[in-house]
Amino acid sequence: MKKYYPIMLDIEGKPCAVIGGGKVAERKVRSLLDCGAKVTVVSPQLTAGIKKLADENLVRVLEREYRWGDLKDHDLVYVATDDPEVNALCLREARQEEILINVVDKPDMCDFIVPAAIQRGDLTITVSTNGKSPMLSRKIREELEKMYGEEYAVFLEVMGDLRKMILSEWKDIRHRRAVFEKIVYGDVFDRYKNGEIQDLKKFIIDHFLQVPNGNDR
Ligand SMILES: C[C@@]1(CC(=O)O)c2cc3[nH]c(cc4nc(cc5[nH]c(cc(n2)[C@H]1CCC(=O)O)[C@@](C)(CC(=O)O)[C@@H]5CCC(=O)O)C(CC(=O)O)=C4CCC(=O)O)c(CCC(=O)O)c3CC(=O)O
Ligand SMILES: NC(=O)C1=CN([C@@H]2O[C@H](COP(=O)(O)OP(=O)(O)OC[C@H]3O[C@@H](n4cnc5c(N)ncnc54)[C@H](O)[C@@H]3O)[C@@H](O)[C@H]2O)C=CC1
Repeated sequence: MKKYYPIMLDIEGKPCAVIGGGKVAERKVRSLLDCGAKVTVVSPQLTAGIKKLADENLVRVLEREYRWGDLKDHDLVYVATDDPEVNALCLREARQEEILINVVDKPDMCDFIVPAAIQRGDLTITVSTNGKSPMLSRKIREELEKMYGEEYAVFLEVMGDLRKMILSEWKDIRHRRAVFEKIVYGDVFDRYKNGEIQDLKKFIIDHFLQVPNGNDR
Protein backbone atom coordinates (compact mmCIF):
# COMPACT_ATOMS: atom_id res chain seq x y z
CA MET A 1 0.00 0.00 0.00
CA LYS A 2 1.26 3.44 -0.92
CA LYS A 3 1.60 5.82 2.00
CA TYR A 4 1.47 9.60 1.82
CA TYR A 5 3.40 11.75 4.29
CA PRO A 6 1.03 14.19 6.06
CA ILE A 7 2.46 17.68 6.54
CA MET A 8 1.27 21.30 6.83
CA LEU A 9 2.94 23.45 4.16
CA ASP A 10 3.77 27.10 4.76
CA ILE A 11 2.97 28.72 1.40
CA GLU A 12 2.56 32.29 2.64
CA GLY A 13 4.06 34.67 0.09
CA LYS A 14 5.18 31.78 -2.11
CA PRO A 15 4.52 31.78 -5.85
CA CYS A 16 2.03 29.06 -6.79
CA ALA A 17 0.58 28.36 -10.25
CA VAL A 18 -2.82 27.08 -11.29
CA ILE A 19 -3.08 25.85 -14.88
CA GLY A 20 -6.70 25.91 -16.04
CA GLY A 21 -9.46 28.35 -15.16
CA GLY A 22 -12.59 26.25 -14.60
CA LYS A 23 -14.60 25.39 -11.49
CA VAL A 24 -11.98 23.08 -10.04
CA ALA A 25 -9.18 25.58 -10.72
CA GLU A 26 -11.16 28.30 -8.93
CA ARG A 27 -11.50 26.07 -5.86
CA LYS A 28 -7.75 25.49 -5.85
CA VAL A 29 -7.04 29.22 -6.33
CA ARG A 30 -9.23 30.09 -3.35
CA SER A 31 -7.59 27.48 -1.12
CA LEU A 32 -4.13 28.82 -2.03
CA LEU A 33 -5.15 32.47 -1.46
CA ASP A 34 -6.64 31.49 1.85
CA CYS A 35 -3.15 30.48 2.99
CA GLY A 36 -1.50 33.63 1.65
CA ALA A 37 0.12 32.27 -1.52
CA LYS A 38 0.95 34.48 -4.52
CA VAL A 39 -1.17 32.87 -7.21
CA THR A 40 -0.78 32.94 -10.99
CA VAL A 41 -3.51 31.42 -13.14
CA VAL A 42 -2.83 30.39 -16.75
CA SER A 43 -5.91 29.66 -18.84
CA PRO A 44 -7.64 30.91 -22.01
CA GLN A 45 -11.01 30.69 -20.26
CA LEU A 46 -11.75 31.84 -16.73
CA THR A 47 -14.71 31.51 -14.39
CA ALA A 48 -16.41 34.74 -13.34
CA GLY A 49 -14.98 34.12 -9.86
CA ILE A 50 -11.37 34.01 -11.07
CA LYS A 51 -11.96 37.12 -13.23
CA LYS A 52 -13.23 38.96 -10.20
CA LEU A 53 -10.18 37.95 -8.14
CA ALA A 54 -7.97 39.21 -10.98
CA ASP A 55 -9.87 42.53 -11.14
CA GLU A 56 -9.29 42.91 -7.42
CA ASN A 57 -5.57 42.23 -7.98
CA LEU A 58 -5.69 39.17 -5.74
CA VAL A 59 -4.35 36.86 -8.45
CA ARG A 60 -2.22 37.34 -11.55
CA VAL A 61 -3.82 35.94 -14.67
CA LEU A 62 -2.27 34.96 -18.00
CA GLU A 63 -5.28 34.66 -20.28
CA ARG A 64 -3.84 32.13 -22.72
CA GLU A 65 -2.92 28.46 -23.04
CA TYR A 66 -0.15 26.98 -20.91
CA ARG A 67 3.35 27.23 -22.41
CA TRP A 68 6.50 25.38 -21.40
CA GLY A 69 8.29 27.74 -18.99
CA ASP A 70 5.17 28.96 -17.15
CA LEU A 71 6.01 26.87 -14.09
CA LYS A 72 9.52 28.23 -13.66
CA ASP A 73 10.12 29.96 -10.31
CA HIS A 74 6.96 28.54 -8.75
CA ASP A 75 6.98 26.37 -5.64
CA LEU A 76 3.77 24.47 -6.23
CA VAL A 77 1.38 23.90 -9.11
CA TYR A 78 -2.16 22.63 -9.59
CA VAL A 79 -3.13 21.48 -13.05
CA ALA A 80 -6.89 21.54 -13.62
CA THR A 81 -7.45 21.57 -17.37
CA ASP A 82 -9.59 19.18 -19.37
CA ASP A 83 -6.66 18.36 -21.70
CA PRO A 84 -4.52 15.26 -21.00
CA GLU A 85 -1.69 16.57 -23.18
CA VAL A 86 -1.39 19.72 -21.08
CA ASN A 87 -1.41 17.58 -17.94
CA ALA A 88 1.47 15.47 -19.27
CA LEU A 89 3.49 18.49 -20.37
CA CYS A 90 3.00 20.25 -17.03
CA LEU A 91 4.11 17.11 -15.21
CA ARG A 92 7.30 17.01 -17.28
CA GLU A 93 8.06 20.65 -16.62
CA ALA A 94 7.31 20.30 -12.91
CA ARG A 95 9.71 17.36 -12.70
CA GLN A 96 12.41 19.33 -14.50
CA GLU A 97 11.92 22.38 -12.27
CA GLU A 98 11.45 20.25 -9.14
CA ILE A 99 8.11 21.84 -8.33
CA LEU A 100 5.46 20.09 -6.26
CA ILE A 101 2.60 19.20 -8.57
CA ASN A 102 -1.01 18.06 -8.21
CA VAL A 103 -2.80 17.13 -11.41
CA VAL A 104 -6.42 17.16 -10.32
CA ASP A 105 -7.92 13.70 -10.09
CA LYS A 106 -4.77 12.02 -11.42
CA PRO A 107 -3.09 10.60 -8.32
CA ASP A 108 -0.32 8.96 -10.34
CA MET A 109 0.61 12.45 -11.61
CA CYS A 110 0.64 14.02 -8.13
CA ASP A 111 3.46 14.65 -5.68
CA PHE A 112 0.80 15.31 -3.06
CA ILE A 113 -2.91 14.70 -2.74
CA VAL A 114 -5.37 16.95 -0.97
CA PRO A 115 -7.32 15.90 2.11
CA ALA A 116 -10.81 17.05 3.04
CA ALA A 117 -10.40 19.73 5.69
CA ILE A 118 -12.20 21.73 8.34
CA GLN A 119 -10.87 24.83 10.01
CA ARG A 120 -11.88 26.24 13.39
CA GLY A 121 -9.58 29.17 13.99
CA ASP A 122 -6.14 27.64 14.43
CA LEU A 123 -7.54 24.12 14.63
CA THR A 124 -7.23 22.19 11.38
CA ILE A 125 -8.67 18.70 11.00
CA THR A 126 -8.01 16.86 7.77
CA VAL A 127 -9.15 13.53 6.40
CA SER A 128 -7.59 11.41 3.71
CA THR A 129 -8.32 7.92 2.51
CA ASN A 130 -5.02 7.60 0.62
CA GLY A 131 -7.06 8.29 -2.49
CA LYS A 132 -9.27 5.23 -2.02
CA SER A 133 -12.55 7.13 -1.56
CA PRO A 134 -12.75 10.95 -1.67
CA MET A 135 -16.50 10.62 -1.08
CA LEU A 136 -15.80 8.90 2.24
CA SER A 137 -13.35 11.72 3.11
CA ARG A 138 -16.16 14.16 2.43
CA LYS A 139 -18.65 12.26 4.60
CA ILE A 140 -16.21 12.07 7.52
CA ARG A 141 -15.43 15.78 7.08
CA GLU A 142 -19.17 16.53 7.34
CA GLU A 143 -19.40 14.42 10.51
CA LEU A 144 -16.40 16.24 12.02
CA GLU A 145 -18.01 19.58 11.17
CA LYS A 146 -20.93 18.65 13.40
CA MET A 147 -18.69 17.41 16.23
CA TYR A 148 -16.21 20.29 16.23
CA GLY A 149 -17.90 23.70 16.23
CA GLU A 150 -16.55 27.25 16.39
CA GLU A 151 -16.21 26.98 20.18
CA TYR A 152 -13.02 24.99 19.55
CA ALA A 153 -11.50 28.11 17.96
CA VAL A 154 -12.15 29.98 21.21
CA PHE A 155 -10.75 27.17 23.38
CA LEU A 156 -7.61 26.96 21.26
CA GLU A 157 -7.14 30.73 21.35
CA VAL A 158 -7.35 30.68 25.14
CA MET A 159 -5.02 27.68 25.43
CA GLY A 160 -2.53 29.37 23.10
CA ASP A 161 -2.43 32.51 25.29
CA LEU A 162 -2.20 30.60 28.54
CA ARG A 163 0.43 28.23 27.20
CA LYS A 164 2.65 31.17 26.21
CA MET A 165 2.27 32.60 29.68
CA ILE A 166 2.95 29.30 31.41
CA LEU A 167 5.94 28.43 29.22
CA SER A 168 7.61 31.69 30.14
CA GLU A 169 6.72 31.66 33.84
CA TRP A 170 6.63 28.06 35.04
CA LYS A 171 10.04 26.50 35.20
CA ASP A 172 9.26 22.85 35.69
CA ILE A 173 8.06 20.99 32.61
CA ARG A 174 6.28 18.38 34.77
CA HIS A 175 4.12 21.08 36.32
CA ARG A 176 3.43 22.57 32.93
CA ARG A 177 2.40 19.24 31.44
CA ALA A 178 0.25 18.42 34.45
CA VAL A 179 -1.70 21.66 34.26
CA PHE A 180 -2.25 21.41 30.49
CA GLU A 181 -3.48 17.85 31.00
CA LYS A 182 -5.89 18.91 33.72
CA ILE A 183 -7.34 21.70 31.60
CA VAL A 184 -7.60 19.80 28.32
CA TYR A 185 -8.79 16.45 29.70
CA GLY A 186 -11.00 17.92 32.41
CA ASP A 187 -14.60 19.09 32.06
CA VAL A 188 -13.87 22.83 31.74
CA PHE A 189 -14.43 22.90 28.01
CA ASP A 190 -17.68 20.91 28.22
CA ARG A 191 -18.91 23.32 30.88
CA TYR A 192 -17.98 26.26 28.66
CA LYS A 193 -19.79 24.66 25.69
CA ASN A 194 -23.00 24.16 27.64
CA GLY A 195 -22.95 27.74 28.89
CA GLU A 196 -22.01 27.08 32.52
CA ILE A 197 -18.79 29.07 32.16
CA GLN A 198 -18.91 32.51 30.50
CA ASP A 199 -15.32 33.77 30.51
CA LEU A 200 -13.24 30.69 29.75
CA LYS A 201 -9.85 32.35 30.09
CA LYS A 202 -10.65 33.95 33.42
CA PHE A 203 -12.10 30.69 34.71
CA ILE A 204 -9.00 28.71 33.81
CA ILE A 205 -6.69 31.33 35.31
CA ASP A 206 -8.73 31.42 38.53
CA HIS A 207 -9.09 27.65 38.89
CA PHE A 208 -5.93 26.15 37.45
CA LEU A 209 -3.16 28.68 37.44
CA GLN A 210 -3.15 29.93 41.01
CA VAL A 211 -0.09 28.39 42.64
CA PRO A 212 0.16 29.21 46.33
CA ASN A 213 3.93 29.12 46.38
CA GLY A 214 5.30 30.95 43.34
CA ASN A 215 8.80 29.56 43.88
CA ASP A 216 7.50 26.05 43.50
CA ARG A 217 6.72 26.40 39.78
C1 LIG B 1 -6.44 11.29 -4.82
C2 LIG B 1 -7.17 12.65 -4.80
C3 LIG B 1 -6.23 13.59 -5.54
C4 LIG B 1 -6.46 15.06 -5.29
O1 LIG B 1 -7.31 15.61 -5.96
O2 LIG B 1 -5.70 15.61 -4.48
C5 LIG B 1 -8.54 12.59 -5.46
C6 LIG B 1 -8.81 11.90 -6.61
C7 LIG B 1 -10.06 11.73 -7.22
N1 LIG B 1 -11.24 12.34 -6.82
C8 LIG B 1 -12.26 11.89 -7.62
C9 LIG B 1 -13.63 12.20 -7.47
C10 LIG B 1 -14.21 12.92 -6.43
N2 LIG B 1 -13.56 13.77 -5.58
C11 LIG B 1 -14.44 14.29 -4.69
C12 LIG B 1 -14.12 15.21 -3.66
C13 LIG B 1 -12.87 15.49 -3.15
N3 LIG B 1 -11.70 14.94 -3.57
C14 LIG B 1 -10.68 15.27 -2.76
C15 LIG B 1 -9.39 14.77 -2.81
C16 LIG B 1 -8.85 13.80 -3.64
N4 LIG B 1 -9.44 13.36 -4.77
C17 LIG B 1 -7.53 13.16 -3.40
C18 LIG B 1 -7.67 11.99 -2.41
C19 LIG B 1 -8.34 12.33 -1.11
C20 LIG B 1 -8.38 11.18 -0.18
O3 LIG B 1 -7.31 10.62 0.11
O4 LIG B 1 -9.46 10.80 0.32
C21 LIG B 1 -11.15 16.19 -1.67
C22 LIG B 1 -11.02 15.43 -0.35
C23 LIG B 1 -10.37 17.47 -1.54
C24 LIG B 1 -10.41 18.39 -2.75
O5 LIG B 1 -10.42 17.95 -3.89
O6 LIG B 1 -10.43 19.59 -2.47
C25 LIG B 1 -12.64 16.47 -2.07
C26 LIG B 1 -13.66 16.38 -0.93
C27 LIG B 1 -13.64 17.64 -0.17
C28 LIG B 1 -14.80 17.76 0.78
O7 LIG B 1 -15.97 17.74 0.35
O8 LIG B 1 -14.52 17.95 1.95
C29 LIG B 1 -15.73 13.75 -4.97
C30 LIG B 1 -16.97 14.02 -4.15
C31 LIG B 1 -17.62 15.29 -4.53
O9 LIG B 1 -17.61 15.64 -5.73
O10 LIG B 1 -18.16 15.90 -3.64
C32 LIG B 1 -15.62 12.91 -6.08
C33 LIG B 1 -16.71 12.12 -6.79
C34 LIG B 1 -17.01 10.84 -6.03
C35 LIG B 1 -15.89 9.83 -5.93
O11 LIG B 1 -15.29 9.48 -6.95
O12 LIG B 1 -15.61 9.41 -4.78
C36 LIG B 1 -11.73 11.01 -8.61
C37 LIG B 1 -12.53 10.28 -9.66
C38 LIG B 1 -12.81 11.21 -10.85
C39 LIG B 1 -13.63 10.50 -11.89
O13 LIG B 1 -14.53 9.73 -11.55
O14 LIG B 1 -13.33 10.75 -13.07
C40 LIG B 1 -10.34 10.93 -8.37
C41 LIG B 1 -9.31 10.15 -9.18
C42 LIG B 1 -9.07 8.79 -8.65
O15 LIG B 1 -9.61 8.38 -7.63
O16 LIG B 1 -8.28 8.11 -9.34
N1 LIG C 1 -15.85 19.81 -11.83
C1 LIG C 1 -15.66 18.84 -11.01
O1 LIG C 1 -16.19 18.79 -9.91
C2 LIG C 1 -14.74 17.73 -11.39
C3 LIG C 1 -13.80 17.90 -12.39
N2 LIG C 1 -12.93 16.92 -12.70
C4 LIG C 1 -11.85 17.09 -13.68
O2 LIG C 1 -11.06 18.21 -13.32
C5 LIG C 1 -10.66 18.92 -14.50
C6 LIG C 1 -11.13 20.36 -14.45
O3 LIG C 1 -12.52 20.41 -14.18
P1 LIG C 1 -13.39 21.73 -14.41
O4 LIG C 1 -12.74 22.86 -13.72
O5 LIG C 1 -14.79 21.41 -14.11
O6 LIG C 1 -13.22 21.87 -15.99
P2 LIG C 1 -13.61 23.05 -16.99
O7 LIG C 1 -13.88 22.40 -18.29
O8 LIG C 1 -14.61 23.97 -16.38
O9 LIG C 1 -12.26 23.86 -17.07
C7 LIG C 1 -11.18 23.47 -17.84
C8 LIG C 1 -10.27 24.70 -17.89
O10 LIG C 1 -9.04 24.31 -18.51
C9 LIG C 1 -8.64 25.40 -19.31
N3 LIG C 1 -7.70 24.93 -20.33
C10 LIG C 1 -7.95 24.14 -21.39
N4 LIG C 1 -6.84 23.97 -22.11
C11 LIG C 1 -5.85 24.69 -21.50
C12 LIG C 1 -4.48 24.92 -21.78
N5 LIG C 1 -3.88 24.41 -22.86
N6 LIG C 1 -3.78 25.70 -20.94
C13 LIG C 1 -4.38 26.25 -19.84
N7 LIG C 1 -5.68 26.07 -19.54
C14 LIG C 1 -6.40 25.28 -20.36
C15 LIG C 1 -9.92 25.94 -19.90
O11 LIG C 1 -9.75 27.28 -20.35
C16 LIG C 1 -10.85 25.85 -18.69
O12 LIG C 1 -10.73 27.04 -17.94
C17 LIG C 1 -11.29 18.15 -15.67
O13 LIG C 1 -10.28 17.28 -16.15
C18 LIG C 1 -12.39 17.34 -15.08
O14 LIG C 1 -12.53 16.14 -15.80
C19 LIG C 1 -13.05 15.73 -12.06
C20 LIG C 1 -13.97 15.49 -11.09
C21 LIG C 1 -14.89 16.49 -10.67
